[in-house]
Amino acid sequence: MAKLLLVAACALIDRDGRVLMARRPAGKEMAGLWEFPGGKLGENETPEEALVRELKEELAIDTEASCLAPIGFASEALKEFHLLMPLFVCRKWSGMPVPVEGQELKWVKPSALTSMEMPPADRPLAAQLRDLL
Ligand SMILES: Nc1nc2c([nH]c(=O)n2[C@@H]2O[C@H](COP(=O)(O)OP(=O)(O)OP(=O)(O)O)[C@@H](O)[C@H]2O)c(=O)[nH]1
Repeated sequence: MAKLLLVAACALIDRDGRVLMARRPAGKEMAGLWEFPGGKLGENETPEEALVRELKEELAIDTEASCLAPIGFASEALKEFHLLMPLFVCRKWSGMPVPVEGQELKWVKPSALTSMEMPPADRPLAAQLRDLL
């Protein structure tokens, strides 16, 4: 079996119930597709620790593990790895998300989530999120 790639992803939900999506920048694999903020787990990191770090690095916001609620996961064959990606929901953070890495950001109504261009792993998660919110 291909090696597992562990990635933690987060649906930030604002007061109006919209979800923050980020567009993968040019030059990265799957550039241009809309995804949930997050990233690969570092060595000895839990998914929650990785997300707290990634949200700070990518969006300059602060949150903590107790504000992250797991709602589902993706399991998807990629080119070289098999992706295993837990998705967390977060409604509580401090600061205003800004695109630190130059990525495009968009607050999206749950009903509009499934019509965005996303990596294949995200499609079932987007539908799940739309039904949940
Ligand atoms: N962050 C994130 N990654 C996703 C999603 N869906 C999905 O297939 N992936 C894949 O998961 C992997 C995560 O890579 P990443 O590039 O975001 O991770 P990173 O920032 O830690 O690493 P990097 O600095 O090496 O690019 C990529 O292969 C990416 O395409 C998603 O919704 N969010």
